[in-house]
Amino acid sequence: MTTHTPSHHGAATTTAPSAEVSIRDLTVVYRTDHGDLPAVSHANLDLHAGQITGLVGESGSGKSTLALSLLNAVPEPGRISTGSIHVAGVGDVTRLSGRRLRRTRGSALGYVFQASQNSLNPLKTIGRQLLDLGRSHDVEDLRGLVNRAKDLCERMGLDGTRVLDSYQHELSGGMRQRAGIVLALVLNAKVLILDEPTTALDMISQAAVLDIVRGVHREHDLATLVVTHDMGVVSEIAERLAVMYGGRIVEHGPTTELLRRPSHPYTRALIGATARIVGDTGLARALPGRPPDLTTLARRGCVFRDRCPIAMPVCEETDPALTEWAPDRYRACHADPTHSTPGTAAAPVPAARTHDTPERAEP
Ligand SMILES: Nc1ncnc2c1ncn2[C@@H]1O[C@H](COP(=O)(O)OP(=O)(O)OP(=O)(O)O)[C@@H](O)[C@H]1O
Repeated sequence: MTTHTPSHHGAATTTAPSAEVSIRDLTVVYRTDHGDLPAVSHANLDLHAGQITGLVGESGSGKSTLALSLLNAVPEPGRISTGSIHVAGVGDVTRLSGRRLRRTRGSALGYVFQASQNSLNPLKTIGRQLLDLGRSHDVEDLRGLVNRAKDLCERMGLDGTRVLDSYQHELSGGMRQRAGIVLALVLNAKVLILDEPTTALDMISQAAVLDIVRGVHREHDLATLVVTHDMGVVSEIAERLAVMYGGRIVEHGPTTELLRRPSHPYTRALIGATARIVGDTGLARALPGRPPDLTTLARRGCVFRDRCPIAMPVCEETDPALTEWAPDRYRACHADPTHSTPGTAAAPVPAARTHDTPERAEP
C-alpha cells in the first residue's frame, strides 16, 4: 500500500514499507565563491527490492550527487544539508560516519562507478582488491569470499580466476564494468547503484552489461538504481524512471507510462532527443539551450522555465511542487497535465519503447 505525504517540492512522497531506500527531502549543496549552492534540492525517491529505477537527466542535473548521497559520500566541497536517506537494516545513512559508514558501503549498498574507473585500483589486481574489501568488512572466510566472487564472475560470463589475477588495464571496458559489479555485490548488498554503466562502452558491450545488470538484479532481488544521461539505456532496463533537472526530480513514475505519456515538458524534450526511443535519428531533436549550472540555476520559480516551450508567468515566481497528477505519476509543473501541450520541444513518440521490448541497434 502506497501513501502520499505532501511536503515542500517533494509533495508526492511515496512511503511504502518495503522500500529498501527512502530518500526524503534531500538537499545537497556545494560550497562555491557564491556561497552554498544546491546541486540536489528537496528530492524524494524510494527504491524497492525487485525494481530497477532509472535516474536520468542531462549532464550537471545532479544525478551523481544524488547517487553519491546514498553512500553519504558526496565529496568536498559538497555536503548533505537537509533530509534523510533511510536504508533498510541500516537506518539513516546521512547520520552515519566513520567505521559504521564504511561498513555500510559495500555490505548494504553496492556502488559501481562510471565504467568502474574509480572503483578499481589500477595498482592492485582485482583479487587483491577483493581481499582488501573482505578484510575491511571483517570477513573471516576469505576463501569463501573468493569463491563467491568467482561464482559471480562465471555468472557474468567471465573467467573468475583470470579476472581476479588481472589488473584493471588488462581487462576490456565491459569486463571492468562486470568486475566492478562483482565487487559491489560480493558482500551481498541489497542495493546496487550504477553510475553511467554503459558510457564509454561499444554497443555490443553495452547490451551485454545491460543484460548482466538485469540478470543479477533479478537473481539477487536487488533494489537497483541506474544513473545515466542516456534515456535510451534506462528505457530498456528500468521499470521506473526519475527525471532530474537543475537538482530537482521533475517527473517520476513507471517507465512504460512515462515514455508513452510524458507529462513534464523536460521529459518530453529528453525523449524527443533520444533516437533510440523515437526510432529515427532524423526525428530526434536536440534539446534547445543549455542546462544550468549551480551559478546560473534559477533561485526562484521553476528551474526549467528558461528552456520551457510552455512557460507561463507563474513559472517565474513559484517553484512547482512534485505532485501526483495521476495514479503513481508525479511531476513538478504548473501546466495543466490533462491538456496536451502543443509547441513542446519534443518530437512525437510514435511507439514508446519499454524495458520489455529492447532495441539495441542504434544507428
Ligand atoms: N565538487 C564540486 N564542486 C562544485 N560544484 C560541483 C562539484 N561537483 C558537482 N558540482 C556541480 O553540481 C551540479 C550537479 O553535478 P552532478 O555531477 O551531480 O550532475 P550529473 O547529473 O551527475 O552530471 P554528469 O552526468 O555530468 O556527471 C553541477 O552543476 C556541477 O557543476
